[in-house]
Amino acid sequence: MVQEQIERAAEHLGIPRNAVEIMKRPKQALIVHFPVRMDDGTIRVFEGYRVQHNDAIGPTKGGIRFHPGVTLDEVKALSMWMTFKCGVAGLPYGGAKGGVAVDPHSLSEGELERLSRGYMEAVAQVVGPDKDIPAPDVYTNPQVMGWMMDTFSRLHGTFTPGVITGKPVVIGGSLGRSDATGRGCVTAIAEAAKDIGLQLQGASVAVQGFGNAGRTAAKLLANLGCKVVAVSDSKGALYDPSGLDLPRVIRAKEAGNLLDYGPQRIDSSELLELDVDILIPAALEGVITGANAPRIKARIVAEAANGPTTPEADRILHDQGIMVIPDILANSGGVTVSYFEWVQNLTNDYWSEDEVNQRLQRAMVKAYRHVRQTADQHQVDLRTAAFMIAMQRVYEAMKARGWV
Ligand SMILES: NC(=O)C1=CN([C@@H]2O[C@H](COP(=O)(O)OP(=O)(O)OC[C@H]3O[C@@H](n4cnc5c(N)ncnc54)[C@H](OP(=O)(O)O)[C@@H]3O)[C@@H](O)[C@H]2O)C=CC1
Ligand SMILES: O=C(O)CCC(=O)C(=O)O
Repeated sequence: MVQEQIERAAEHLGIPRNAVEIMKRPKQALIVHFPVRMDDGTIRVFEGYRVQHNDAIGPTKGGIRFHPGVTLDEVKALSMWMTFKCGVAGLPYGGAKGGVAVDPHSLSEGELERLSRGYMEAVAQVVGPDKDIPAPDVYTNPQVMGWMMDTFSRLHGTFTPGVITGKPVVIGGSLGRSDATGRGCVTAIAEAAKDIGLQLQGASVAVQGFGNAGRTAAKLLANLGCKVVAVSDSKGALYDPSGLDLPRVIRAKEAGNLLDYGPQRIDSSELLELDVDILIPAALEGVITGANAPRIKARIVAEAANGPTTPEADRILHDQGIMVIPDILANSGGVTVSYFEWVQNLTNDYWSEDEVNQRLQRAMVKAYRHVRQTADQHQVDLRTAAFMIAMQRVYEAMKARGWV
């Protein structure tokens, strides 16, 4: 998918072929196997990855995923999207990603801690505040980041908060980081809504995935007057055309089961095809495909998740006049505030939540406007425009460094 997206943008850019070829592959991929002692005394050996795609612009950056479906190929693609996300957001970073194939929900707290520390120890040689800076992604959280920061700091004998972002605030995390992905996505949606003349007041919203990104986006859109009619998680989906009672949905989720909200359930696959104004895929890759894209009715698809739409689906949605805010723009609020966190760590100067949110808002509006303007100028969709901006920047950095 990401290689096809690169090729599509390259058609509109005057950059040399060798530069495109460099961008189509990650620079390096580390595969690690590390032992973790389980609570019953046995040792399990886990396979983990850290892939660094391109570091022309600066140190690489990107989250760590703990999910049973993680593969090396998935992490490679995610590392590539990170490079272009940082490029379109104008951050001084390249892209990376990490992952472990594990179901963290099957582990005890102690096992999760030993897994997190074991992974960090195994990849410590390739990460660092000036080298590669991890962060949270699917099924990892501030506590996991805290353990990893501690392991790295112990290995180096120096308190090193800048090695990882998304940490608990008390050890150098940034205020506003937890909400940043969803908040940035909502800012992008608000800009897109203005462009197509959609009133957010009363607009209907469906959100696939009710974790960090999806839940925050749902909450903030509800605050702006939207009607959140459907949400889902890995266990199922809720739908009420007159609007879900979001605080009650959140309470059900926090108590252990989203579906305990009530009888308003639908099949998970139906959520994407509901007649809503705004659809937010906020779970995993490849969920909007050639098969279901013709049935998608939303006016705006805002990709809080990475890679939810296949290139074939992209073409179909474009032909249907559906506006897709691409992942590398729509979810760039997370890495933008991660950058703010890293700056705060390196300078030891900590900002208020208001300051973080204001800077995020400005960054998102600027990135969105730049992408929109590029799309209009070249008559391309927003994804192609976002890739064009990012690839141009990466190319210029590679050229300035004498790589191409
Ligand atoms: N966290 C961040 O800062 C960023 C995240 N992203 C992207 O956003 C997406 C979500 O990440 P994030 O919110 O952090 O992850 P979380 O782990 O916080 O949440 C993931 C959510 O997705 C749900 N989910 C998993 N599988 C399915 C499925 N098949 N159908 C419906 N829902 C499902 C999970 O359900 P359950 O609760 O039942 O497990 C959970 O609610 C990913 O693509 C990630 O890469 C992008 C940029 C930054
Ligand atoms: O916050 C970060 O550094 C990266 C988050 C991430 O993994 C992503 O944007 O997909």
